[in-house]
Amino acid sequence: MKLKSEKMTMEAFQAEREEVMRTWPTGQGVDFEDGVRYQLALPESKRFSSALAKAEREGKTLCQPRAGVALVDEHIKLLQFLEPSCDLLPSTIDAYTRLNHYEKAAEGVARSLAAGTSLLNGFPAVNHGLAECRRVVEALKKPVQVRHGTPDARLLGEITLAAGFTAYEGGGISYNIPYAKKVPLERSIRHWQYCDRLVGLYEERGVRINREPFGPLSGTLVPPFVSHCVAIIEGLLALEQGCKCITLGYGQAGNIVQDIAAIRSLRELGHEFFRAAGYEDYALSTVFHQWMGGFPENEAMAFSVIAWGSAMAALSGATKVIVKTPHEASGIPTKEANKQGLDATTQLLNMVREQVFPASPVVDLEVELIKREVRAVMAKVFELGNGDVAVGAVRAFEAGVLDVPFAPATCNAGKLMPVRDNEGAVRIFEVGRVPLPDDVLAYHKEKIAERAKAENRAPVFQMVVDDIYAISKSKLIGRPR
Ligand SMILES: CC[C@H]1O[C@@H](n2cnc3c(N)ncnc32)[C@H](O)[C@@H]1O
Repeated sequence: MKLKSEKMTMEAFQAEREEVMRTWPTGQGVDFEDGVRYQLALPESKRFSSALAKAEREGKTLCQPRAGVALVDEHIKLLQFLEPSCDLLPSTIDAYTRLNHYEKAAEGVARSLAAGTSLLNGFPAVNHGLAECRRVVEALKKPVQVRHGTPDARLLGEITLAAGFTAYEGGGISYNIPYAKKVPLERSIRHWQYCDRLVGLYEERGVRINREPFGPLSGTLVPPFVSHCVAIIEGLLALEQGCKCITLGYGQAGNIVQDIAAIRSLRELGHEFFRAAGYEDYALSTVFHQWMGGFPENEAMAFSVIAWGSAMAALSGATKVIVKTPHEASGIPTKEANKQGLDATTQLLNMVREQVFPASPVVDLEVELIKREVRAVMAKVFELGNGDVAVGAVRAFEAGVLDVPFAPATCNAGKLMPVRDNEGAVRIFEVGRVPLPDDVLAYHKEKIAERAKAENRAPVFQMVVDDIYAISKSKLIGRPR
C-alpha cells in the first residue's frame, strides 16, 4: 500500500496539481498565488474560521442551511434570500460534480438554462469556474462553505478556495463510505491528503480555511463512537497536512442524554487524540446535524423534528447546527421552505441558548461509555497501521474494525447492526468485528433487553427496521404496532 500518513512534499503536491488542473478546462484559470491574494483581501466577516472562533468564545450555536442550485444567478439569489436567516452559508454541490462527471453537469446546466429552473441537485462549481464562483462570494456578506460528497474533491477544492470559499467539508473516509460504492478507500484518502495539503498551503500564507469532516456518515442509527472515530481520524489527517481549523461533526440520533454526551465526548476526544499526536496549535469546534434519517412528510411534524434538533444542538453546546427543511421528505427544498427551517431553528436556539443542561450522572456515564468505545477502536486502528493512521483506517475497514451501519461502500463490512434501546438511545444489536470491550457489549445487550421486555418481543432485526422508519412515522422508537 503506497498510502502513508505524512505531509505531502511540495514536489509531490505540485506534480499532482498539474494533473488535477487538467481534468477540466476551468482548472486552467486557477493560480494559487492569485487565490492567496484574493483570500487575504476578504473581510474578516467572510471568514468561516473567524465566525467559528467567535461562536466558541461566546458559547453560541451558529446555524447553517444546505443550499445549491444549477445556475449562478439563481444560486446567488437563493443564498441572498437565506443569508439574513442564518449565520453561515453553504454551497451544496450537485451529484454529478461529486462524481467528477463534469460533462453531465454541463448538460445539466444547459438543460436548466433551457428550462429556466434548476435541474441539478446542487451548484456545479467546477463547471462554472473561478470567476463565476467569485461572483457568488462577492454577492454575499457572510462566510460560504463548500458542502458536497466527493471522493475526489481536488479540482473542486482548487477552484472554490481560490474563489474565496472559506470552509471545505468532507474527508477521504466520510465522503467515500456513505457516498460511494466502489471507490477504494486508499484512493479517496490520498485525494483528501491533497485537499488538506492545499488548505495547509493557504494556512502557511495566512489564510485560515475551516475543514469539517462529514460527521453523520450514513445518517442512519450510527452509534456515536463510530462517527467519532471517523471524524477524529480525518481531523488527524487534516492536521498532518497543515490544516489548523477543524470542525468535528455528529448526526443527531434522538435520545437527549446520548446526543448531549455525543457532542461533549466528541470535543474532548478530539483534543485527546490531537494532543496525543503532538498537535497544540489548532482551533477545534463541533457541528450537530439535525436528524439525518427519514423525515415525516407532514410539514408540521417535520418542523418538530427540526425544532428538536435545534434544541439539542444548543443544549449539547455544539458550535454549529446544520439545518433541515420541511421539504426533507420530498427532496430539494424551495428557498421559502429552506428559510422556514432556519427560522424554526433560530427560534429554538434563542429560547434555549441561556439554558444549560444540568450536570447529570447519566450523561457522564454515556460520555465515559463513548470514550471507552472510541479508545478501543482507535487503539486497533493504530495497531493495524503500525502507528500510521491512514493505513490503519484502510485496514480497519477491511477487518470490519471500523464499520458504518447502512453504508453503501463495498469496502465497508456492514456487520455492525445498531438498534434503539427503550429510551431511544442507539445501542449495538450485532457488533460484527468491532473490538468493543466485553463489559461495554454487555451493557448494550442489557439496554436492548429492557426494550425487548417492554415490547414483549425478543431482540430481533425487525426492531432495527422499525427504528429506521420510526421518525418518519412520527415516533422515535420503532415500537411494534
Ligand atoms: C446530506 C443530505 C442532506 O442534504 C440536503 N440537500 C442535498 N442537496 C441539497 C440542496 N441542493 N439544497 C438543499 N438541501 C440539500 C438533503 O435534503 C439532505 O437533508
